[in-house]
Formats: sequence, structure tokens, C-alpha cells
Amino acid sequence: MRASVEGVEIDTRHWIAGERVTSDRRFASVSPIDEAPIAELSAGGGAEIDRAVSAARDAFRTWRNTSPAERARYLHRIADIVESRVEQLAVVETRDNGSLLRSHRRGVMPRVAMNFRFFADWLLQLDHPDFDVRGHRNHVSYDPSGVAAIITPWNAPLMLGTWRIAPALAAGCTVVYKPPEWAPLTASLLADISAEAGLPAGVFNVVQGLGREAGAALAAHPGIARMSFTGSVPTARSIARAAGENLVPLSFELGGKSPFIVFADCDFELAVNTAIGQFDNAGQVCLAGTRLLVEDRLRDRFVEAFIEKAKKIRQGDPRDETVDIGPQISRPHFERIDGFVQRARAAGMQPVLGGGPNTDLGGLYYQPTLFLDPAAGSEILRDEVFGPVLCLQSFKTESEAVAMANDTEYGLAAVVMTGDKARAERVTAAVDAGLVWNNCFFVRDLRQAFGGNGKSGIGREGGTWSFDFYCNVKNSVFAPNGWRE
Ligand SMILES: NC(=O)C1=CN([C@@H]2O[C@H](COP(=O)(O)OP(=O)(O)OC[C@H]3O[C@@H](n4cnc5c(N)ncnc54)[C@H](O)[C@@H]3O)[C@@H](O)[C@H]2O)C=CC1
Ligand SMILES: O=C(O)/C=C/C=C(\O)C(=O)O
Repeated sequence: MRASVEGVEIDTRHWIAGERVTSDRRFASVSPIDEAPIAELSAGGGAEIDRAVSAARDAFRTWRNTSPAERARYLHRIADIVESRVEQLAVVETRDNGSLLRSHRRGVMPRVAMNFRFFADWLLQLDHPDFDVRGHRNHVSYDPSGVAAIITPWNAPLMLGTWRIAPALAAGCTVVYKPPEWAPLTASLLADISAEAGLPAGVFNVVQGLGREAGAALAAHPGIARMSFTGSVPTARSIARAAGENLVPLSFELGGKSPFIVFADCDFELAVNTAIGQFDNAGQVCLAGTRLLVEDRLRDRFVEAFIEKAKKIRQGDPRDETVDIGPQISRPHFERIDGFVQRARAAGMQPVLGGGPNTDLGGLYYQPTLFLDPAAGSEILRDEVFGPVLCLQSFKTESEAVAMANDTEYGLAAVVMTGDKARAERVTAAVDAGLVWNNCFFVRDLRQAFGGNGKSGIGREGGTWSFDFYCNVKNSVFAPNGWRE
């Protein structure tokens, strides 16, 4: 089974034990750009997952004993190949998930390579504390744990997949990866890249398929040692139930409804421009500050400038270099976003910007939308829309801003815009979020701890936190005596 997408040939079967494997059942990948089916893929289920976990368990026997230096060399080879194929990966990803081609070329695919390079290098400089305990030598080691199951979403498919796959492989785990069915194609290309890098058979496996079939079978498999999931809260609950049955440790990176707090003493232009950036990727960004909280004496000026700028956002085909935002991922997701907006309207809240499909473009293009002062407790203020829909509320005091920021079940990120450093520090300390950006957004580095509080996730990844998760951390103590000379 093959597909040709934007001139790139893709083998759309599973990748198990270093071989391509077909299933009788198929599913189609549909491009968000024009809703055209662009590829047919094998749809795996319990049998394919069983086969992949078994291959990964076999491969683990040797991969766990492959030296860190050797593992790092494989990861750097993968990074080299990714770098040599940025253009190919970028055009396929854009056709498959509708995110901007220019972002894929200049930011996202280089980050994919960086995911491999960073964890290869971090592995080699991992601190293994060695210290004295009342004359006994104490040593900490990071032992590979086994098969890591990895399930990720479609909004940045290869970047989010490799941000989990790379540390797992570096840690000496073997991997079974279930890519997102709405944008599965670059995972198939990654299988080729892993083979070309010489990764031994079974170390990295890809099972394509639907979440409720292949994904559910993987989460419930008793042969996995770790479950890393990025996606929505309802799916996380079902994965947690399944993995909990086998007492498999979890790392969850879920949704958000992050506050974007603007104080009147901020750099105004910077604040407006950064707020406009929350529409990036058509609002399909887990970290987005979708609740704009603006100090009331700045509110009218801010709203006016924001709307003026937002009206200049160019929406269209994400392959066009001049376009700012593309389509939503799929028809069901588009309808879900519109459902939120229409229910808010029906409840009496009128958007001051956008508020429906972009009728000039048709298809899956949704207008950047802003609601002012949604009713307290309303769905649009409470739930993650995961589309280009923002809410704006105002506050009078710093403590009111913090209370509003924390009035959510999520806790992934927060943005604070202020000219007062002391206030930035106070607010940063008081907001309940895994990541806080002051006068900036998405300043990202793989040494950072990444993850959310509350419904935004469980655990942290990045730097040593990733190794803490994928490894069995072992503490060994050696007595000073009792040894035969
Ligand atoms: N915190 C973070 O780092 C990020 C979080 N997200 C969150 O992801 C969500 C959007 O992604 P979606 O694809 O709609 O989420 P989703 O939860 O529907 O799907 C995510 C993945 O889970 C799989 N899946 C679905 N049902 C499953 C089941 N029953 N068992 C096992 N696997 C299953 C899907 O096939 C897909 O690969 C948003 O809530 C977003 O905030 C997205 C990107 C980053
Ligand atoms: O930088 C990361 O590791 C994760 C970023 C997540 C997004 O960009 C997203 O969900 O859109």
C-alpha cells in the first residue's frame, strides 16, 4: 500500500519488527486543505498491536544493553536524515494536517531533528549522582524500563510524536507508536528514516489505525512498561483506566484553557501582537492563551487594536507563504468548534469578531473569533475549544487577575504581559500552570520541564524529567567492607 502525496512516495502499512505489515482493514487520510482523500492506510487493531509489542519486547533485550554512546549515535543519524528531508516532511505534513508550510519548513521539522539530537546529547551528560552515605557509596542509575507506548495528536504530528519517541529511545526503551489517524503520514516516513539510520528491527514500531481500536489496544496491553499520551481529557481518562489495570506508569500532556493576562503597564504593541499569535495554527495549540484577561483601564484600547489587527490575519491555503492561518483539521473538529460558538450565541453571547465559518474560503476554514465578557461559568469560557476562538474579560486588580486566571480546571500555561518585573514575579508565582511566559510566548527549549497541572496532564517531560519517566531509576548502595580482596 502506497500513497503519493505532493510527489512524495509513502508506504502506508504498519512498521513492525523492521518490516512492513498490512491489515485487511483500511482508513483514509483526508487533507484539511480541500477535504480530498490523499492516502489509504492500514488500520491496525489488537492483533497488530500484539505483534508490535512482542517485537518491541524482543528488541528490548539487546537495545537495553546497547551503550548510551551507541544509542546516541543512532539518534543523531535519524536527526541527520530528518534534516536532509525537511522539505519532503514539511510538504507531506502540511497536506496531511493543514498547518502552515512555512512553519513546518522553518520551525517544526528542524525541531523534529532537535528532538533526536537533544535527547541523544542529554543521555550522555545525564547526572548519575554518586555520594557517600555514612561510609557507603551511593549510586543512582537510569535503567531502561521496557516498551514505551506512545500516542499523540494531529495538531503537530511529527513534532509531538518525536518529542516522546526520541527520549524513550535515548533512555533505552523500545517503542510502539500509534500516530493520529487524522494526520498519520509523516509517521510512516519516520519509519523509513529509522530504517535508513540502521535502527535495529523492533526498536521502533509504528501501528497505524484509529484511536478507539489500535490506540485502545496499545494502552491496555500488558506488555508495555510506559504509556506516554498527548491528547484530549476524555481519551486520557480511558487510557488511564486501561493502563491502570496493568499498573503502567503514565505521562499525560492534555489540553488547556490558558490565561493571557494583560496589565495596563505593559508594552502595548507587544501585548496586542502576542495576543494575536494565540490564533496561530488556527487555534489548534494546547498552550494557547485563549482567555484574554485585560486590566479594565486598558480594555477599550486593547479590544480596538486587537480587532483591527485580527481583521488583517490572512487565512487560506497553508501552502501559500503569505497566509497566516489555515484550515481546521477535519469536518468533525470544525463542527465541534462551530458548536461551541453557536451555543454561546444561543445563550446570548455575541462575538465581536468572526463567529462562524469563513464563507469566502468555504471548506474547513473558520474565522478568528472573539467573545467579550462571556457569562461566568459558560461553556465557551470553561472548555477547551481547540480552534481560533478567544474570550476576553477584564479585571481591576492584580489579585482579581490571578483569581480569574486560576478559575479553571486546566493548568498548562499562562502568559503575563506587564512592564513591572516585581509584579511579573508575583503573578508568575501565584498562577497555577506548568509553564508561565512573561512578555513572550512559546519561548521553548528541551531543557525545560514541560507539562500541566490539573486536567492539563500528569507528570513532566523535558531534560532529565524525560529520563525519570522512561527509565527505572535505580539507587544502589555499596558498603565499605565485606568485600574479598
Ligand atoms: N499538552 C500538550 O502537550 C498537548 C495537548 N494536546 C491536546 O490534544 C487534544 C487534541 O487532540 P485530539 O487528537 O483531538 O485528541 P484525542 O484524544 O482524540 O486523540 C489523541 C490521540 O489519541 C488516540 N486515541 C483516541 N481515542 C483513543 C482511545 N480510546 N484509546 C487510545 N488512544 C486513543 C488518537 O488516535 C490520537 O492518536 C486537545 O485537547 C489538545 O489540547 C495537543 C497537543 C499538545
Ligand atoms: O513544544 C512542545 O514540546 C509542545 C508544544 C505543543 C504544541 O505546540 C501544540 O500542542 O500545539
